[in-house]
Amino acid sequence: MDKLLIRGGRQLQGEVLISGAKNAALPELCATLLTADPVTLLNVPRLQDVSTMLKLIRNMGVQIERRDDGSVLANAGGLTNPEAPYELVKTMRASVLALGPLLARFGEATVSLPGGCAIGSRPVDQHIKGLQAMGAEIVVEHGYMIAKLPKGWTRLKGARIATDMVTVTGTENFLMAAALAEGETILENAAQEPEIPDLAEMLIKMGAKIEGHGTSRIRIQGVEKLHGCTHQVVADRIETGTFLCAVAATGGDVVLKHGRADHLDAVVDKLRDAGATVEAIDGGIRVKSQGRLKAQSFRTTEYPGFPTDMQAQFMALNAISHGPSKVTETIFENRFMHVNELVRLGAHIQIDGKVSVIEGVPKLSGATVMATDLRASASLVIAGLVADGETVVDRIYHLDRGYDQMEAKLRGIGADIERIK
Ligand SMILES: CC(=O)N[C@H]1[C@@H](OP(=O)(O)OP(=O)(O)OC[C@H]2O[C@@H](n3ccc(=O)[nH]c3=O)[C@H](O)[C@@H]2O)O[C@H](CO)[C@@H](O)[C@@H]1O
Ligand SMILES: C=C(OP(=O)(O)O)C(=O)O
Repeated sequence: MDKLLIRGGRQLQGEVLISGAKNAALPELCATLLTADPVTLLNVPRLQDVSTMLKLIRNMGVQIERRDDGSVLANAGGLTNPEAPYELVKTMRASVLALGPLLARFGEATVSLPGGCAIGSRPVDQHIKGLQAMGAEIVVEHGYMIAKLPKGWTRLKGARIATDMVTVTGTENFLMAAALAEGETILENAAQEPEIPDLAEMLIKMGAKIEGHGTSRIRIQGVEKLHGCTHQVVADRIETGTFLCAVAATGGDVVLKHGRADHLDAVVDKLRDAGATVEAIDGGIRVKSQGRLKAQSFRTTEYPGFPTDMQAQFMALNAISHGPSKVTETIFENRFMHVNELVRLGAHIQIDGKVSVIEGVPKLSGATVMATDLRASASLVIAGLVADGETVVDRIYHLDRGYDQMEAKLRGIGADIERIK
């Protein structure tokens, strides 16, 4: 199992190229299932979840060409097997995004229930309820969601869907299903994360009629058929935020090319309050930081609030900043798995239910720590970059699931980090 060996204490300087967003590329690869025409996605990140998604749709009969320039050409014209088996779904929850498009285009889908994961139970009841409101008949049997249209129907029917909570992949499933449904669908309480408007813009290029994406109320007028398109995946705001926190923690001066400050307002505000300089520049973001920053309290919420996917990385920064801070996780019930590992590196953190109480310490000391989930891994890497001596981060397959060559990018800006096979 691969590990990362980090020798801490180096400032970061230079330029990093931010990749396309994992959480936009995954639904957009599923959106290629909506048409028999070829679709080209540009700026697709090279990470494990994307490879898993490509395997999943290839297994359905989609022709895939992955090119060295980061583009993926997908042709679902010959799709014969509208199924997402457990073996693939169990390694990537985002496989549930196949449900909406398969049902919309083929009138049937069999998708394994994703099950829980390290950060929480993560049910898909809202996905099922929303698609049922559009007329789908869905039974859950032997661990699979088996979905089909009622007898005599050829398309889903538009509906008003008001979810119990804001759900990102739920909103994406409904958008894709509604694009090919008969009549109008209105999504109330829709997620507004930048990956949603990015998906909506891709669907519009394919011929979909969508309004209101990027707000909490999206209207979709279904069309009979969608066609091919070329679409560039939006820059990864969580990768961007991770590098911002890394530079804020180590000190230095780094340009994040293609990074979008306008997709990270809540994180950027906190970094500025902490004392880092973060400026939007032409084609990216520049971050500068010197000395110990001031710890910042925050609570995670839906976009445009502070993203849960940035909680662990910012907590690593708080751990070595001046003063006390409180971090409240409101989205997932078990997303503090990094805390005990940060404590092993010398951090002072106590968990009280949904709140972590952190007392900043002047330094951390390197040790062997274990990654437990994707963003927890990133927080341990940040901690390792500032800790005295050597830190080994074990189980980095979690990190590889969602970051495109993180250690090579960090090495490129001066970090002493290597992968041990
Ligand atoms: C591939 C992808 O884009 N993943 C992101 C997506 O996950 P994902 O789309 O799975 O997360 P959701 O937005 O759906 O989850 C939000 C909350 O709603 C709950 N819920 C959701 C659906 C449902 O049917 N029932 C239910 O109870 C979840 O358990 C969670 O507590 O948004 C999360 C919240 O920003 C991010 O952390 C993930 O990185
Ligand atoms: C939790 C995440 O992803 P997923 O929903 O794919 O598990 C994440 O990207 O931080």
